[in-house]
Amino acid sequence: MDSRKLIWKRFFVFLRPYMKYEALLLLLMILGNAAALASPYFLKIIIDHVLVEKQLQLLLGILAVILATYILRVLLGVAAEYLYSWISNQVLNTLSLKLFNHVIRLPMSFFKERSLGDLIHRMNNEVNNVRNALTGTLINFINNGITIIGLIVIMCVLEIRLFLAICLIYPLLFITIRRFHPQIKAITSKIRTKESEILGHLTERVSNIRFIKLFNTYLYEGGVLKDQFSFLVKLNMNGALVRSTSKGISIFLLAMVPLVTLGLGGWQVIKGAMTIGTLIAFLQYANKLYEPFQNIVSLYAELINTSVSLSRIFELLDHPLQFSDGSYVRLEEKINSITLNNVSFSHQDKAVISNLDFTFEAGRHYAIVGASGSGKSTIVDLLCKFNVPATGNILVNGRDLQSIDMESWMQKLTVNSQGYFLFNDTIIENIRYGQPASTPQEAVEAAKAVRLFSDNADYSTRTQSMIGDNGVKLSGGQKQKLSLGRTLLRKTELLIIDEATSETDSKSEDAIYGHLFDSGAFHTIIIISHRLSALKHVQEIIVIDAGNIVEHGTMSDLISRRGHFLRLFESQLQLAGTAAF
Ligand SMILES: Nc1ncnc2c1ncn2[C@@H]1O[C@H](COP(=O)(O)OP(=O)(O)OP(=O)(O)O)[C@@H](O)[C@H]1O
Repeated sequence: MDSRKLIWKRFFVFLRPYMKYEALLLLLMILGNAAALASPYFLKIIIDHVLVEKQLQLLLGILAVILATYILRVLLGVAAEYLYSWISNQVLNTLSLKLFNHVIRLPMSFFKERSLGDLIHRMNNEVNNVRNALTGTLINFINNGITIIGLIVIMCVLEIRLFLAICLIYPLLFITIRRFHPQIKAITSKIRTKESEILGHLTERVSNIRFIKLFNTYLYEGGVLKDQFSFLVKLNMNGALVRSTSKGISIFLLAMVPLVTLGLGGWQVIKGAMTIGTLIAFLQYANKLYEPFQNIVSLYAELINTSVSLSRIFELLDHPLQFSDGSYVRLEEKINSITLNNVSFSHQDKAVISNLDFTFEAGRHYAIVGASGSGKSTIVDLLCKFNVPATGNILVNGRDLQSIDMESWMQKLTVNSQGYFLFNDTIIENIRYGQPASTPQEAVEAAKAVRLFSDNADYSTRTQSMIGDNGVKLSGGQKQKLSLGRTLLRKTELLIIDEATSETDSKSEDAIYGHLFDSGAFHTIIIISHRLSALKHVQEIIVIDAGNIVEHGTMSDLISRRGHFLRLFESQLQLAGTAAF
């Protein structure tokens, strides 16, 4: 089956649950069209019988019937439009939700390879294209199709020879449409890809507006966007040329229909083989055929656009989920140990982690330290299943982490990472994110525990304030504290904190870590920090250098060893005046 047919076949799966409503809609549309198509036939009766035989009674009767068909047509049109709107909204909601629910379950590796703009374009713009097609194009296409079928039937009944003569034009029309179709589709696809690139560019630039201002790059940014737009304009112009050429040829061919009708029909009337009423009615039907065919030609081009949108949506839906495979198992028992067993990992062929061997025992507190870029966050991503080891494996109670179902694993784990997800709502709601069972009062207590405001602040009022997009109304340190407050509400077996206090003052950091380590809310804790002060809470420190574990032990062990750890924290140790130093 060609890919276009397959796309529509897949899309019709979304229409299947509404079959009986669609059947009703089709019936309403057929009746509406039948009412609309009746008038030329009445004209034939008026010309050939009423006027010739001077029947006034019949004239009044026919006028009454015509009036009734007009009213019927309006009523059927309103009912069909309402029903259609309901069906299309249901279908679109299902499609949009399915897409969103699928995308958020895709593996992290998928998001690392994709631009945000491309994803937003597919999830928003492409879905909107399908929405427009569903709420306008498709209904018009079907409606025009029904009109054409109705017209063909009536014209065959009226004068089949004349109809067969004008039929010769239609194969030419289909040849034209088919000839231009691949070109239109290819160019539409290119336009969509470029649009999503531009959207990605705009999203990136607007979200980093601060840096455009700081670096004074207004002219540069304007120039880059101008180039992107110029390219898009060129693509759009090519598309317009191909589409308008195809449409122009089709419309020219359609315009031949009344010409042929008049020529052949007029000849038949002169010969006495056809009545004037039949010719006039046929001509009216032939003229009526012109408009729906012209619409169908335009709508066909729009449906090609829609099929491109659908194929881009289905491409996302076809991406395999991380944890859809039934072979994954849920981790029901408590974590006893997590072992990195000869684990290596590369980013685009660049080795980042090499042959790591280490076991984290449950109930202990660890720190991972190392220079920037040494691979600490990559280890966190491996523990979260966001990265998959290239060689070796991670064993949880002796079972491969890759075989453990992601949702059950995430119920055991809280990760406070370098970036934070803040949304424009109150502080309380931001803290409660992911913990719907928690109470607002618990969120207020968490805000206090992380010292979000000064000690004498009115927490119950201030935690009800909105924080703005991405927490724009908070300071850097407050954002970190809010994120830590959210962490506090989760009580999981394992807590990983990756550079969570870099923008927090040392007094608050001490209080927060004290709370996290002493509250007993988390059984096992792994922290990543460049601050010496944070390390005093842990029992074992692992030193990473260029993706290898080069040392591990207690802080005093590592200081006395005078190796990597000492070099890494030399200046901080001097400042702290550590006795062992
Ligand atoms: N998505 C990515 N694609 C390509 N390379 C990456 C990616 N993420 C990280 N890296 C590379 O992997 C290496 C390790 O990065 P990682 O973030 O784990 O370091 P880190 O020790 O956590 O650093 P920091 O202390 O600065 O946060 C770095 O060289 C980095 O450039």
